[in-house]
Amino acid sequence: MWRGLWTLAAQAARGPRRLCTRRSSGAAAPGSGATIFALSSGQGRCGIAVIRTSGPSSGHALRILTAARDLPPARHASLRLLSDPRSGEPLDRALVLWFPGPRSFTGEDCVEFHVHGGPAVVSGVLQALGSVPGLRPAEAGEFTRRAFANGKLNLTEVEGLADLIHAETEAQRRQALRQLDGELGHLCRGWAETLTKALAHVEAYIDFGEDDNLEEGVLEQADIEVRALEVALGAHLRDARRGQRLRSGAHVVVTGPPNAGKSSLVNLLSRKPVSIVSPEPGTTRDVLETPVDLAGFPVLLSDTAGLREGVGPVEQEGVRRARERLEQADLILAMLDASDLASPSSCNFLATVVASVGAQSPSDSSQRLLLVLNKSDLLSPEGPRPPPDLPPHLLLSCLTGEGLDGLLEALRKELAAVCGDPSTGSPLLTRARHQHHLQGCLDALSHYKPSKDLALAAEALRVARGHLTRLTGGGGTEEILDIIFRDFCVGK
Ligand SMILES: Nc1nc2c(ncn2[C@@H]2O[C@H](COP(=O)(O)OP(=O)(O)OP(=O)(O)O)[C@@H](O)[C@H]2O)c(=O)[nH]1
Ligand SMILES: [K+]
Ligand SMILES: [Mg+2]
Repeated sequence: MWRGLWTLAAQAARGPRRLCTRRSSGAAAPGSGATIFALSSGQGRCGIAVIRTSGPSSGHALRILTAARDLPPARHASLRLLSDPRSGEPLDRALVLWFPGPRSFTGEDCVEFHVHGGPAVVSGVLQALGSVPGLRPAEAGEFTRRAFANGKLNLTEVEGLADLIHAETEAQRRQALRQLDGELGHLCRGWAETLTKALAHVEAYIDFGEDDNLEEGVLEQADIEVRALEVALGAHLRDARRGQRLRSGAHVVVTGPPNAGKSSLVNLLSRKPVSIVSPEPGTTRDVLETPVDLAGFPVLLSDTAGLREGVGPVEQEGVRRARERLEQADLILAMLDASDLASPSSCNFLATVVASVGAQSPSDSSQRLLLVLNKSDLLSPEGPRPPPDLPPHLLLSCLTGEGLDGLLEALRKELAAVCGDPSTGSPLLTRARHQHHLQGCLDALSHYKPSKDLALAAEALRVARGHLTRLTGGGGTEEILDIIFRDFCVGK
């Protein structure tokens, strides 16, 4: 294991290979007393690379690599010559930072080496650190796990940090930052406090209910607070799918009759030739999906076969797959050829797909649809106008790019509705785990009936509160920790 990790760290230092590979085992439980080290910045050639250590031998390692008797002043950048402790060979002139615990990211003694980003320098420093007794390469997520164990981060903050590291779009980054700031954790602690108070009231009533010296209305007050909490939890759960979409990407499906220009649009939005474009109707058969950043939102964009009946078996299968994918869409980009609106395939598409989505009652779970009339460049000013009963639509030309800005703006609005806007409103529940515990809490509260049985009501409050404390990691079982820390990169 030790060797394997070391090879991985050294490999990452040498080349642009991804170090962020997810591992089968999570980070080792802290408290082993070992000092860990890893490359913490991105891989590949870069101006500056940051190598971190954490643990009791950090100061010793810093002294050995800088061949100095004294440590540099705490939390100040100092320029030092680093050399290999075995050969004395100079490695790099680097900025070093000394963070004595507990005022450090992990709470332990930490050192940061800001070295020149060449692969040879990075691997030289990593190897030099590996030769210092008591130091070993960090496992995935081990820095963060130590920070968690030392009370520097709570569990939702850890998840926020993991998302921040993996955030690929602006909206994802904003949401991860908010979660890292502890907003969700803060909210859950507030809710848990409400339950603790209600529990105290119910228990007081069980113990002293018969006595006169208990305040009036103790049970009623608990009841009011629990019911208010139920309402708040319900509202948050309704938001849950939006937060998860923001984390894993909204499903946007391009559909329409053959030759409308669906594949042209997919290539335009993804800025790469994902799909074959040709004048032949029925070109696209399989569902082709590509992850894209649309107006700052993470999207899984699907190109599909043109919808029509009575074609060969292969295209029919394509149409079946297209319809299946359409059902999973969060947002449908319905596309028609603007110069061909009167054709049977256009009319049929408007009467079936567009009309049926438009007929859904607007709710959080319903699909959204944008109608796009493509090939606007083919419309002549004297030509026929679009029929007046056409639903709201956007004009576009994939050929000239006209109308693309308007489409992107419309997409931004739709996606904000689908994913939720992370910069406003209540913090979104970004993981199934959050949803599970909030639902568990709500389910437990449905058994809270103090008028029937006080002991059972108290137990319901305890179970409900347990879910909230587990959400922020208070009830921290090793199992949850393993799952969460496994998703981290080495060096985080
Ligand atoms: N004039 C004009 N032609 C376009 C435009 N967009 C696409 N086309 C052309 O329309 C034809 C069909 O485009 P595709 O993108 O293959 O259409 P599709 O909807 O994916 O077609 P199928 O996969 O066969 O259903 C191609 O010859 C494109 O070059 C446009 O805005 N204006
Ligand atoms: K085509
Ligand atoms: Mg196509």
